[in-house]
Amino acid sequence: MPTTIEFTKGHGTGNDFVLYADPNGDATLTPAQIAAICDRHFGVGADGVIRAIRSQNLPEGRALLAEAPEAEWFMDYSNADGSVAEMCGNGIRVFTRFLVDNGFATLETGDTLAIGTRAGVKDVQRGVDGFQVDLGRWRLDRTDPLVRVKDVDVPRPGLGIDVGNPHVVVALADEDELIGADLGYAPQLDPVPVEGANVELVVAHDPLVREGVGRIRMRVHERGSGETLSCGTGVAAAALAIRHWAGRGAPDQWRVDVPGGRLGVRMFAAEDGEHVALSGPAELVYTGTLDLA
Ligand SMILES: N[C@@H](CCC[C@H](N)C(=O)O)C(=O)O
Repeated sequence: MPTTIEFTKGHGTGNDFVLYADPNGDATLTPAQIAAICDRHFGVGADGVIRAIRSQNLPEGRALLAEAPEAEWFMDYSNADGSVAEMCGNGIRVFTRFLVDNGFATLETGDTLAIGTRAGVKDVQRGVDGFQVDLGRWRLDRTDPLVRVKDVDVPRPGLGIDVGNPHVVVALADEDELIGADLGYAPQLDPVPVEGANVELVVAHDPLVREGVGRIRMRVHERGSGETLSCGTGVAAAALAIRHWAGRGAPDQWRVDVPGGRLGVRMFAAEDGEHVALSGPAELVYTGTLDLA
């Protein structure tokens, strides 16, 4: 284990990450080290840590390589509390930027980069204002808990949606309710999902659809990280939930405004069922050296 690590700070719509390259898997951080790095007062400060490791050097990655040998790199994602998550929609775009800018991978316009994750292999392409990622097949998770949010007066029904990681989406009445919700406290879910869940609060714009694009606002409380300025998989889940509630005729293209910016979501038919794709910016902000001692 090295005593120092070169890291890069990056973000996608304000969802921020500490990234480091560990191609051979020599620098596995403990959950306590990850939590210390993510601490906003005593550490670098981030919503999560992303390790770039060659898929062949991680058991989960080796399992993917059998079916997708092109997935050379694996996004090893941890939340701010040190827990491991299956997927991160903002993280995978920032991870792609990190790989490309550091010469670990190339990605020309129109090409696809396959990246290993704990939710399977995800295909990333360059987009208009950053990158777009095919999050793959999604599914309704029928547990649908009742959600109690601090400063939202009555509990609301949530819709469980799995986009590789678990989400519960809650529709609020209006902007005032969205702004007034206190996400400094974790929303209480009943029943409590076994694996936990990211919780998205959403409101529709008026009108909901303009020029064929659905428009919503969202805030999020992330499993393992608390309230964040954005959550890519959460944005996809929110658009899927609103389309589900809106019913027949609702669009397959969505624009989602989060406190940290704007992301795009698109649902499309693929050979194995309907997929959901996410697009948006990915920025690298600065580099530094972590002293693990
Ligand atoms: N911010 C991410 C999601 C990160 C993982 C999440 N907190 C979980 O535990 O599932 C995103 O952009 O998708």
